Amino acid sequence: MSRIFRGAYIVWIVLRYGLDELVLTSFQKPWLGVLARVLSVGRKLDAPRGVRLREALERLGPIFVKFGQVLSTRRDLLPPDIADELARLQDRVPPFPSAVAVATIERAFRKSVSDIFESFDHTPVASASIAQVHFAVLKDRNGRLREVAVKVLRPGMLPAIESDLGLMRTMAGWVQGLSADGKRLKPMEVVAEFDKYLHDELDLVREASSAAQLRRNMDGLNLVLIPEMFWDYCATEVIVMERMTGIPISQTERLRAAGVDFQKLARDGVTIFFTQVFRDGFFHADMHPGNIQVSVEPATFGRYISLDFGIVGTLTEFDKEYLAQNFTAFFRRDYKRVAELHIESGWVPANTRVDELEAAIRACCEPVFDRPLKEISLGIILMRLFQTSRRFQVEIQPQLVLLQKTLLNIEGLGRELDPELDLWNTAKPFLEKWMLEQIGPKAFIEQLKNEAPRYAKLLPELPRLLVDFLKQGATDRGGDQRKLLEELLVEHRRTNRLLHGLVFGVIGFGLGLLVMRLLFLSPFLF
Ligand SMILES: Nc1ncnc2c1ncn2[C@@H]1O[C@H](COP(=O)(O)OP(=O)(O)OP(=O)(O)O)[C@@H](O)[C@H]1O
Repeated sequence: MSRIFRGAYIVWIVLRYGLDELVLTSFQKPWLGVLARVLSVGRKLDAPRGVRLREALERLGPIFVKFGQVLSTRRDLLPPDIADELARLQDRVPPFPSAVAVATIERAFRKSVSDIFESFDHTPVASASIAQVHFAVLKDRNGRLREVAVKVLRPGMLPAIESDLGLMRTMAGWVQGLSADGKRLKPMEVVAEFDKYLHDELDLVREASSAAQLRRNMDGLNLVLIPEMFWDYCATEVIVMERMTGIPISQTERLRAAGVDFQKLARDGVTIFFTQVFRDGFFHADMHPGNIQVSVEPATFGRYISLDFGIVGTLTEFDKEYLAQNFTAFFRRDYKRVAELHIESGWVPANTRVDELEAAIRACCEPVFDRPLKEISLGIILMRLFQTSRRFQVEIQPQLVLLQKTLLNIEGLGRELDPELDLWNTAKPFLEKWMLEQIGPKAFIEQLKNEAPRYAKLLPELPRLLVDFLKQGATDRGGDQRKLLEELLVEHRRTNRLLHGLVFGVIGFGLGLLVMRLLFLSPFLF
């Protein structure tokens, strides 16, 4: 019953804020348009459509607010005015009672809070729609006292989310079925994506694992601090992590007073991001200023502190190559190459005409170059590429959309800290280094290392396989034999390549040494 009321309330809000006109500009069934107008007499349509959408989502509650926030990143689907307005959605909500947080912690670890913590601060430091954070002092495994932050899921989220998601799916079905325009917005896909996103956010162990992975990846860089997770006290609904102390990045006056070097900070931000993207293919994708602080402790002075690992992006080798090649082709203004790359990678249908795609990309991107190189936004370039691709029926991968959103955040942050930041020149060495690693000797050695166990196992077996094959050949001349022969040939070629590689590698290495020696000796020889 409550589901029916909630559904009716949502429909009323949709009509009240004139959202039907926003999504369904062309009703396929005219009577529906008339009904919508009758039901929503007296509605106010004077505010811009983006504002109306944002206000409606705020009235529908935290899950819809989250939906709007996630949707705001889909700039490949939404017009810019709506995406900008949705990006302004804030999901600060009143905290839930600390007694509820305590009960959740005790249920998760079957221990009383006083057994786990030396002290527990009942006033939360922050409270959002999904979780709330309390500070505490933990007695760790070795009996040491550690200052920690305890993140606790808001109770009753799962049923509320399931119910609202069910209604969203129903509405998405209506939009898709009732309007020709609605289909273009792919409502069912968008809701399915949101469904996955929310369920991921509801498992805090996922978040803790992502934090641990990022912490490991960033270890040698010495530019960013990531809290340690206390695994004995990490469960789906509660995680306990090292408490970080820093100055929020938004408090620039305090940072300046503490003597933080803003230019370095801006450069470091770009370095961290590009390392995560191009070296690790694993990046923090929720880089809003609320999640970033700067350490002013003497031992780690000026390093970033990264928080909230609910959203991370992963990139495949293919994604990385796509990005690196597109960026470099773009900066050479080689739009033909950008178009070819899209066709080669199968992103656009194979029968797409290169010249047409090239012209569309040029029209989209050329205006961006009407400014000094250092002012060009990589995030906007990527967004424009996505927009162009959409016209050519390209499915934009969610991880690339996430990356584009993060890139915009990083650029915004970097330019705020240092208006002179030359993003492209800071990022270029990463792309060049990465490209070199893909084709250079290091890549060859890596490939060799990966394949070695396979050959170590296979090589001793080859003579037996050949004998088996010859024996079988005498009695059986069927299709299996050809298959076996083909497999053997493939293996043989691979082995040959490997051996050739090894031989050339050794010769190359020897020659390299010789050249180095000559170079080293040359000042003495001539
Ligand atoms: N390890 C920590 N050390 C110190 N403070 C922390 C830590 N983790 C979280 N906080 C504080 O709690 C706030 C909220 O944490 P977090 O962003 O992880 O929660 P959230 O519920 O995902 O919030 P949102 O979705 O709004 O970003 C942070 O902005 C920070 O002030």
